[in-house]
Amino acid sequence: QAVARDDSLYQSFGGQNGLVRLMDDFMTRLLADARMRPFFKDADQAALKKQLVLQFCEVSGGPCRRDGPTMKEAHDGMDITRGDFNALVEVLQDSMSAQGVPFAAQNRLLARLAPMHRDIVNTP
Ligand code: HEM
Repeated sequence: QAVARDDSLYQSFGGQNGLVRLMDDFMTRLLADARMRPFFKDADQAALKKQLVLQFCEVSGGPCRRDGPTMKEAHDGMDITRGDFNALVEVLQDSMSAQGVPFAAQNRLLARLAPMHRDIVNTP
């Protein structure tokens, strides 16, 4: 029996095409931000964007499942502070606004991402 899922948040992000555009914009902004560039400049950016599209699709209630390392595993090799985490969220907010994601939808998504700081922030 099919289970109805609430994908209204996913739809607010413009579905798959919207998420691909968002991550293109987000990666450009991360690389242009002096605080974030050191973390992302040597990453496989295409692969990372793909994982982020999958993750945001899943987290927003869309029809995707990200597999791969846990958030803790994925960020273990980097020294990430609470300040770094907040800076990334700030860049993400700029990106969502630039892509026309409604403010309420931005906040619904951020509320689902925020608890991940426990697994990602690993440096005082
Ligand atoms: C809510 C916040 C965050 C989310 C949802 C998130 C999500 C992800 C995901 C899904 C991946 C890909 C994992 C994989 O499949 O290998 C990833 C990798 C990565 N993340 Fe995060 N992340 C967050 C915060 C941060 C922060 C604060 C930093 C650094 C300031 C960071 C730096 C990176 C880097 C550099 C990679 C790529 C590592 C590599 O493969 O070279 N992330 N992140």
